[in-house]
Amino acid sequence: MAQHYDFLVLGGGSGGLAAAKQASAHGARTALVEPNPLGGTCVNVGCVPKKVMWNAAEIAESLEDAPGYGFGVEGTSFDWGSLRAARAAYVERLNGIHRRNLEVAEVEHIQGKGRFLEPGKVAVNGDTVTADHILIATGGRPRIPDIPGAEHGITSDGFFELTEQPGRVAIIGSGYIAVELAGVLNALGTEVTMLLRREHLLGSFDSLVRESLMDAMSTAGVNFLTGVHMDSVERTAGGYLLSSQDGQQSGAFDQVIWAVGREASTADLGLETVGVETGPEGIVPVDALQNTNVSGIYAVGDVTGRTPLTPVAIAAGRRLADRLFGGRPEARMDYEDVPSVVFSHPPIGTVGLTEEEVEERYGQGGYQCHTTTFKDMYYAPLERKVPSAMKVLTVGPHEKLVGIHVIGRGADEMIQGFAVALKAGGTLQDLRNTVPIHPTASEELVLIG
Ligand SMILES: Cc1cc2nc3c(=O)[nH]c(=O)nc-3n(C[C@H](O)[C@H](O)[C@H](O)COP(=O)(O)OP(=O)(O)OC[C@H]3O[C@@H](n4cnc5c(N)ncnc54)[C@H](O)[C@@H]3O)c2cc1C
Ligand SMILES: NC(=O)c1ccc[n+]([C@@H]2O[C@H](COP(=O)([O-])OP(=O)(O)OC[C@H]3O[C@@H](n4cnc5c(N)ncnc54)[C@H](O)[C@@H]3O)[C@@H](O)[C@H]2O)c1
Repeated sequence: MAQHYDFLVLGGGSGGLAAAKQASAHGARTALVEPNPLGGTCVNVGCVPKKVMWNAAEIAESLEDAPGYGFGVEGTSFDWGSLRAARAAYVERLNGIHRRNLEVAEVEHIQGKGRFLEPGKVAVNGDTVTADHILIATGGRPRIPDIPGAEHGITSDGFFELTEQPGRVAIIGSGYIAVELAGVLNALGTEVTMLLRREHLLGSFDSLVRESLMDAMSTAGVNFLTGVHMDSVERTAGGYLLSSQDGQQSGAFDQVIWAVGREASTADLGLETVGVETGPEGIVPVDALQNTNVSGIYAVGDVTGRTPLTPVAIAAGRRLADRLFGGRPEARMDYEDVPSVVFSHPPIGTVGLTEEEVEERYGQGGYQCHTTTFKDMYYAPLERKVPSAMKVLTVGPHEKLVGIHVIGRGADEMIQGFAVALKAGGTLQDLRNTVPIHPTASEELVLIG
């Protein structure tokens, strides 16, 4: 006989785990289907191992800066293999923690891949599982372009599998993953070339942080090739050669990394058999309450294509469980003003609208823009100087905060608090009414304008 649940979750990543635990806490009989170690992209091949690598890159930069602060650090070495092992051990610990947390939450973990048979019915490992409510939280995977020789390249997944540090790397793409991996590799001593289709990085970000990042990365030694439309990748004795559509060649490289976006993991889910619609890159479109077009089937997280960040997947999963089982029919994820950090070198923190978006919404002259650039005090005794830049966008007579964009040392830890101010409807005057903390980079943001 088929196992029956109130709630069945497909996918044990950020969104699925959060939804399942919350539903169970509300008393719903819940099962979660996941074939791989628990934690999904974030834990296994995303935020977590990436942040470990970013920390390592920060240490490499600190070692470079140490003599300026009087330290003798000649002869330090770096062992990619031991960092990889330490990182893998941490990820495994997290996999175990997620496993135990599911047990404590009394969520049944079914190890396997789920596939819809009909509405309310899913096949896993040849068995049938039925449920009143089914959540699609199957996330995404890296996209690989369809060009000759593309298979010679790796993706962010392959980056985390590298057993040796590559000497020369080409990274194709200009989004979050491209700039994060480029920054890490460059700081650790790899020769990095970024190939961009257009002229700039991070297309959807505010121009101030976009341009500042490109300047900083160039100064730090990253090579940029712009206006490149890739045509093919060829393996030669000396390494990989990249050709673009206009006949230019670049190389040779030891590794080619595709960082050209992600697609939803929906291809093998049997969505067509139950009539769930999919959109571009296989995403599952949802309404404001995470409903798909089929009653009783929902989706959260990267698979929906909406703000693909871990905390967003978690919040959407919890709100959905609150709505279905927690007696809160109005509970929904608020996708407005989601803060995020790009762990680039230097890092970027951002919340709210970009200047381009503010101008489009409020018109030229319909908003105020306050900017500042400065050299963080950290660089005072050093030859190396990495400028910081900040922009605060406000609207209306009371200068309500609508966008805050920061690049520079500390931006990653600074933006969360300022996001609270923006989300709470704060104004420029609220920033000014706050006594600055000295000497910090954050104080520049309350003194801006
Ligand atoms: C390199 C990288 C760095 C990132 N860094 C950050 C960061 O710093 N901060 C941040 O907020 N976000 C970051 N992200 C994004 C973040 O990882 C995702 O937004 C988040 O993991 C999405 O969670 P999810 O639950 O939607 O999907 P996922 O975490 O991808 O989980 C989906 C799960 O579904 C499983 N699955 C797939 N098909 C099936 C099936 N048929 N049946 C059952 N299970 C299935 C998969 O195995 C997977 O475990 C990063 C992503 C990458 C790739
Ligand atoms: N720090 C973080 O929070 C963090 C880090 C990594 C990823 N993420 C999340 O994961 C998502 C996916 O990251 P991503 O970097 O894969 O996607 P992305 O959407 O940020 O960037 C993809 C980039 O690839 C470019 N591109 C697309 N096709 C191309 C082609 N054929 N040739 C050259 N360039 C091409 C696009 O112009 C775009 O800039 C992000 O949107 C983000 O939400 C977050």
